[in-house]
Amino acid sequence: METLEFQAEARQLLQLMVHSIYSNKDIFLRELISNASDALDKLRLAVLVDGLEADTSDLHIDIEADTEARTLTVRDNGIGMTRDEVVELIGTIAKSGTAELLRKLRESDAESRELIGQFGVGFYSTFMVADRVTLVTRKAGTEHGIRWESGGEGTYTIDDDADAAVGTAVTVHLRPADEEDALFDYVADGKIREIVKKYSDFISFPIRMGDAVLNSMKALWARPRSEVSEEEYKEFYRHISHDWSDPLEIINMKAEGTFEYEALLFLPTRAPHDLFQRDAPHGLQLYVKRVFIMDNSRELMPDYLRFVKGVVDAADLSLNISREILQQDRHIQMIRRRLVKKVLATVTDMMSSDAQKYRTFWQEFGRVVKEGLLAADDNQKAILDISSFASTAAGSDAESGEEQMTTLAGYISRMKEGQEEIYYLTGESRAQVENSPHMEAFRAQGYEVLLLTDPVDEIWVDAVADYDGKKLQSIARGAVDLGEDTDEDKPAEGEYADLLTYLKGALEEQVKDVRLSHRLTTSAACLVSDADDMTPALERMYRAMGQEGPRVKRILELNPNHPLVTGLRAAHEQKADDPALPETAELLYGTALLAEGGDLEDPARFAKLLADRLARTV
Ligand SMILES: Nc1ncnc2c1ncn2[C@@H]1O[C@H](COP(=O)(O)OP(=O)(O)OP(=O)(O)O)[C@@H](O)[C@H]1O
Repeated sequence: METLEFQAEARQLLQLMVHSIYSNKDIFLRELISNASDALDKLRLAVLVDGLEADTSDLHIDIEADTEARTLTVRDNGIGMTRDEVVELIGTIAKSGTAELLRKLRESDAESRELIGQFGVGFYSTFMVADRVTLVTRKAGTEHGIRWESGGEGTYTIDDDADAAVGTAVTVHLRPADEEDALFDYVADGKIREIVKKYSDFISFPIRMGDAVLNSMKALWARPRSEVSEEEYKEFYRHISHDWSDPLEIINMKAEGTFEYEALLFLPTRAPHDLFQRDAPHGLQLYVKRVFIMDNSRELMPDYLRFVKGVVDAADLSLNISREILQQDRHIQMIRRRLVKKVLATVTDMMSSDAQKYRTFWQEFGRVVKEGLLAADDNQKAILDISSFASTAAGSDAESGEEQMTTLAGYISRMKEGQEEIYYLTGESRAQVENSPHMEAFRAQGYEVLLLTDPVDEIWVDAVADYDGKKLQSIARGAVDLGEDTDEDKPAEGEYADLLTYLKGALEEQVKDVRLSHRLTTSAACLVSDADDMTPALERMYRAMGQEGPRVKRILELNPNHPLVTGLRAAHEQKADDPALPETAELLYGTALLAEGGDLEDPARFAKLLADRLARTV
């Protein structure tokens, strides 16, 4: 027998269990049954796909209660675990993001339950009700069993067990019942039945106690919606998603005829913590005629809907279909198209039927959904329809402080007379974008501007040509002509020609052009990108991803009504070779860069030039 230590994070999670931060302790049984059910699915699959030799004719879960010894055993004849797997799967928490969650958990008590709901606690939840847990397991296809035991403190023991049957048996040694602490008598027949019925009724294998089968085993997705209670849907959602909060929306689908399938989809209420992790699993499980085939089915949903959870049960696929074949299967592609349409349509309905719900959805998943705009397929319009954005016209809600958002349709309905384009500005934060000099003329003349601050916004705006015939136009790119100030400005162009030529030469390294601006009212200068050039934010993103590209030069625009610019022109006229001029040009450029939140190439030099100038004025 060997005594081993739990990994540090596992120890912390166990601590939380032992000191019971959950009020609902009943769920430990659900977790054990859920694991057993997964193990049965895995065995069936190993036989089907990998040709493992094992008997799958009587897959089941047994619950045994010993009232005298006060133990409860959940036994399955599923895949089982090897010694290494027990150490790896039970002794450690491999899930990404767990360390981070645990840290947050320690920091905030109030939010604890919310937070911990983001990752299932699984097997460890047994320590809410037990002072000792024994796990005896034997992997299908191996000769020897393993016996694992722990009191939930820092260590566990592990030993060989020659008698173990294929599968896994988990025995919890119950602590004394304490109903005040919601620690019920879990060896009582009635309590066990109640929990199974409530949480695990839909499990597709028989859950037996003695001769009785406790669950109905009815596939939830195959039942008409009117016959399934909200509670049942919620439990099923928890089973497949490991998310403890309720789903935001439940979607049923059924298709008959040439391609038969049933689907039960869920939109979660909250984004999982690994939403943006590269290899985070997708949320759909594939079944074929009620038999679990695989989870994480990326073929059934595009990446931008990877957060959708649920089950798709297809009738016309082979049971031992592989992922490779799935990718090319016509049925799957057709099903996927329908699922996407349905999800988008559901969100569209939500916008009119329950605005608050839609807001929650968009706040949690908008950033992901917008990734769908990058592929210019026929869903682009539908995605734009359900997208909403911060805007200069929509401030924050005075009461809730919640940021108001607008749809593109809403924006268009408010467009000014003669306005042809949808104006937007991208950047890293709302404050930065709102206060950017580019905004000045637009604000002064009452044009609404969309404030796009998600990283993905930098990219999709280039993939979307227009919405409803209205082009999307960045106010920091290309020339701007708001059409109202051109006449007065015309004479200025000539007066400034010399200065502009001079500055173009002096700032040759930094910018590709210098011109007068139509967008500034108060700032002296700003930088804009050429219509087809990459924006600096996008450049930064590529650099962050390790792709070093050439630096794209931008255009410096000057405000001809600003005293700094008029002064500079006068100085240049008087003494074109004044050595202070190039420095002023550099300062002007640097200030424009800072004002939009950009990074100076040589901040120390900028600071020195500025300090020298200031020194002369004090
Ligand atoms: N009865 C079982 N048979 C075979 N393997 C099991 C069994 N119970 C647990 N395991 C293995 O141990 C792993 C960890 O289980 P645990 O319940 O802690 O987490 P989980 O089921 O992966 O996810 P969650 O924490 O969300 O429930 C499982 O993923 C599974 O590989």
